[in-house]
Amino acid sequence: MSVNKEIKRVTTRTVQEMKLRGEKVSMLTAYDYSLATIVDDAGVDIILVGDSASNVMAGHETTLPITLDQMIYHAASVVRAAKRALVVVDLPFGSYQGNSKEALNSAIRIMKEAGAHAVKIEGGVEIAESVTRILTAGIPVMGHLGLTPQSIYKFGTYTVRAKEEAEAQKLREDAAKLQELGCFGVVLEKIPAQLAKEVTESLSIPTIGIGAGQHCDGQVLVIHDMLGINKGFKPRFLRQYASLYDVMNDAIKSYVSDVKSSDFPNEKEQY
Ligand SMILES: Nc1nc(=O)c2c([nH]1)NC[C@@H]1CN(c3ccc(C(=O)N[C@@H](CCC(=O)O)C(=O)O)cc3)CN21
Ligand SMILES: CC(C)C(=O)C(=O)O
Ligand SMILES: [Mg+2]
Repeated sequence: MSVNKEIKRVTTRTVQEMKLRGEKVSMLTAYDYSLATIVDDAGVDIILVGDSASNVMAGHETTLPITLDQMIYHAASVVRAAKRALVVVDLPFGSYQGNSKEALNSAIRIMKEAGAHAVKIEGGVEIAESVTRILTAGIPVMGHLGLTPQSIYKFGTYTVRAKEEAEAQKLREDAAKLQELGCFGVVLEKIPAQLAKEVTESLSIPTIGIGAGQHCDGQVLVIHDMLGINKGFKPRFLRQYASLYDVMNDAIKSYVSDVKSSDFPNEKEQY
């Protein structure tokens, strides 16, 4: 794995040990080399190359349009930047739902062509065969339950999931199944904090929450959301740590103004 002697690489085992120690796991998305460098350097444990790239990078309404080739392009860029973080890559919509062979082939392409360390896959018992097949090939798998954006057209909304007992019970069973199959962790998205607490306490693998409350073993956010680059998106679960939209907008306005006024470039900025 890591050949760098100064920086100790986070592994799937590391994050499982963190749960045992009671140390929270930090996870953020990144989709390109520059931002991934900043994220890695800041000490984030896991970088997720999320299919949210479909929204954030490509401007699509949903995560459905992004392709496996596009995910691999983003992932390869992130892997080149990540010296310490564990790099997990989403299997995009349409790259695994067909059958377990398709799922395995997609996971292998992500590992081989991008150099990723693990894959993440949305769903529970219904994808058990695919998860098993990927794990059997030696590829670590992270689960994703609750609000699963690739199924948005089945649900119709991005509201909180598993508020009803039947859906909560299905989620408990799905989480137990993913652990039993050998997943190294599971993302819990937009579910009641009490349910996330129960699931977290019942599992030995870490739960990483987004809109799933304070009891999860770790937290994940989309980097553009938490940096305030993505101005329109402000759900309740999001804490915005900067307002980079404004910072960048001001800088760009200054540049435009300096070009227009012939202030840029000056004598020192030319040859
Ligand atoms: N930029 C970005 N951030 C994300 O967190 C994210 C993506 N993209 N794309 C993929 C999924 C989709 N996710 C989402 C999408 C919407 C809400 C949401 O809560 N939206 C609104 C309306 C919810 C409702 O209909 O009640 C909100 O204000 O809460 C949450 C997570 C999380 N992921
Ligand atoms: C929101 C996180 C968990 C995700 O799956 C993504 O960024 O695609
Ligand atoms: Mg995703």
